[in-house]
Amino acid sequence: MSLLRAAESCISKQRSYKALNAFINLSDKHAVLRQAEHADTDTIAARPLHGRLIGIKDNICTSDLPTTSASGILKNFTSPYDATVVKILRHAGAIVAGKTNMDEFGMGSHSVHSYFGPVAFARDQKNEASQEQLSAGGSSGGSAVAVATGQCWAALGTDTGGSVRLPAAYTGIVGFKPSYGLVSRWGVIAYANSLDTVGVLAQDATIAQEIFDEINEYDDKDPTSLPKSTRARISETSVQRSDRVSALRIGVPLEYNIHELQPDIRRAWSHLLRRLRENGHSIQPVSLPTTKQALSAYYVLAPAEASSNLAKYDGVRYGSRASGPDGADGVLFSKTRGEGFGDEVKRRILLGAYTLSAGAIDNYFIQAQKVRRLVQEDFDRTFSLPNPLKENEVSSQCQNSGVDVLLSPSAPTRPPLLKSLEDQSPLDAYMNDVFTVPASLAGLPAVSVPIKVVDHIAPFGFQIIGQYGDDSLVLQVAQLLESL
Ligand SMILES: NC(=O)C[C@H](N)C(=O)O
Repeated sequence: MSLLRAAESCISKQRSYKALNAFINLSDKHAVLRQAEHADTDTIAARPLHGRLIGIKDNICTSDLPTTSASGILKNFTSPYDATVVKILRHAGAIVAGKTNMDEFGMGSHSVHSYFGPVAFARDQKNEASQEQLSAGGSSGGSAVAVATGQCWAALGTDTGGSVRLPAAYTGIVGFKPSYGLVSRWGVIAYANSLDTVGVLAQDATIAQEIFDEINEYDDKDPTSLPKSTRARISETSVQRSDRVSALRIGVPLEYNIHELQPDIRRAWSHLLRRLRENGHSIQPVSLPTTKQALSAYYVLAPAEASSNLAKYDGVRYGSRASGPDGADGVLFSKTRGEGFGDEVKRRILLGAYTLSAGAIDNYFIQAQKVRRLVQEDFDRTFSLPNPLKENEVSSQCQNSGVDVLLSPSAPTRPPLLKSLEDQSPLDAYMNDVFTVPASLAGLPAVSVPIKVVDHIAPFGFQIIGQYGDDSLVLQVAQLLESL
């Protein structure tokens, strides 16, 4: 299909699926078609993502469309510059399809906490009007729905504790979160800096790999960007061990077999492991004992970082300003913030400010940091490859019998009905992140792949987690699972 025809098809789907609310702002249709037409004729200058329509999550800055992070406080904000990742994609020939809907500032697991209204998903996409609407997962739900319904070729999301992987699992597409620090965060609106990662949502793992190959680049504007020397060391190791995918050692984390796991997902997990064993891979049960504390630690650390990051939205320097007070007595701040932030964001700011307060910090924030360290050590003990960030420290602990990757469901349940979320407590939503948060705390690469294991069980997202820097292996295993 020509690139123009592909772009036209995306634009027509954007119209038919408008009710799913996947986009906050769309790029000008005529400009998109012009770029696609030009890409068709300009085959000599073809670049890797030539003429491809890519959705951009609305917390990633673009100079030609507003960047709101789905918040009332940023509803009128347009960045004067493109985020580094957007700049790279445009340079590689991609066309920005629009800005995708999300949970405000990335806080949520169902993409319902948006100033612009919730994102919805329906399993029978051709007939979504007659279907019960499902959660799209969050917080990159708009990106996931846009890709799953063909409104764009692929999309960028951000993943702090599962925000790319959970929506991918709920909508039946691939969602890849790279190792922390590989992809630039410059121009990405911060939620929790030590966890935030830009990720990719795509129809399959090959497309995810193509986009990752472009955005996996050192950026001197991002102080957390992984230095070139470490990148070189990582790629040397992966070249040496590139044969692993033919006979993998796959770890099954025992602690992920939780009581809340839906029985058909547990069954599908067993089937999948059996199939992998039949294909010559070895399956090893492994223990990650700190898993039980990981979710609580995440929901202490992420809100703590958020409460500090979001302090700058005061109506003076950033964001919209409440009308009336002039700021002399602090009323401007409280009114602006009271009106501008949604309930979930306010809840997390309060939670974070509390856990960082003098009386509570030792019991919450410091304990959570210790748990984070233990989670990282659990993973390092499990993998056959040492963690390149701590090579000297941990290599002695690595077992020769260690595993190449870990395999688990991406979430404990299938997507809930949107309607049912009205009766849920915030804690119920946090529970969806139980399998995705550990890799985030450890900064590891992880991908959710939709797998149809047995005919009578609908496809569901399974997560592959790899050692830090083993991103290529994780994506290769995703392709292997797709081909089973
Ligand atoms: N941002 C994320 O990765 C989503 C996670 N559910 C959170 O609310 O923090």
